[in-house]
Amino acid sequence: MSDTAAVSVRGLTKRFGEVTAVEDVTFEVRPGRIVGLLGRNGAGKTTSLRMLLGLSRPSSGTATVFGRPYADLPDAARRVGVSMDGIAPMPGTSGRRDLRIWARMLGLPATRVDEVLDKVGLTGSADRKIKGYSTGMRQRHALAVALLADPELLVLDEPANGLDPDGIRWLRTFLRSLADEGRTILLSSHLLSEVEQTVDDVVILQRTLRYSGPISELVPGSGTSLEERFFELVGTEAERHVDA
Ligand SMILES: Nc1ncnc2c1ncn2[C@@H]1O[C@H](COP(=O)(O)OP(=O)(O)OP(=O)(O)O)[C@@H](O)[C@H]1O
Repeated sequence: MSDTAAVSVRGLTKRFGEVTAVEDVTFEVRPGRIVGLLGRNGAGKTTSLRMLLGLSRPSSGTATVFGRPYADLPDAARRVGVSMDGIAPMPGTSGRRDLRIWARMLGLPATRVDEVLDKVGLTGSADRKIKGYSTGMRQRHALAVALLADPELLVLDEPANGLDPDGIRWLRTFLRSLADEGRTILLSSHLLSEVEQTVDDVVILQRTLRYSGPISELVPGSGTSLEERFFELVGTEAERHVDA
């Protein structure tokens, strides 16, 4: 494997008591790519991302960012932008104020807040309270937080969740523009059709790794869809119960 991977996951395993959430998973994320981490509910996506970000300790295996465990990566909070449940804004805060708090914590000038608000299209709503935001606005706000420090790598847990068709289309174009600027994006999703048009590479999980590579090799041209290939790799719901 190359030394230049933005993310490298090797033999990653996580057990919660009797439950093995992630088992012996190995994949790499190459710089400048948009990579979709795909799997059905409970497949181990969030658990994998949490281990990658040092929020959960692997039972075995390693997950590194730019060659180091996240906890040992210098300037990690600036180099890696994260959008994930649990990084919630303070209740009752306006979008702008929440971003200013993050900017201060990251040692960034307040002017950066206006730049990211503009980038995600929330300038006009920035002084409203976040609790009044729609789901789509919350997703944009979470992206704004992730982008504040102008990170090289974005790790986004389910960024398309709850978005309407306009929001999905916006997100797709937005993520592509970020990748065109040279950023690497690792996003998790169970929304296959949304992801199909967005990502360069896919990593398919169902506790174990089922596929890792370019989407063009998994779904080569017409005749097959990502959904069909996905179910071939992870099994249908009925097969899963037989397996269990
Ligand atoms: N803290 C925990 N304690 C016990 N079990 C856990 C814990 N966190 C996750 N699990 C279990 O690990 C498995 C993987 O969960 P995980 O949240 O990683 O899946 P996911 O792919 O992100 O699913 P979703 O799409 O629903 O978010 C599930 O069986 C879940 O119940």
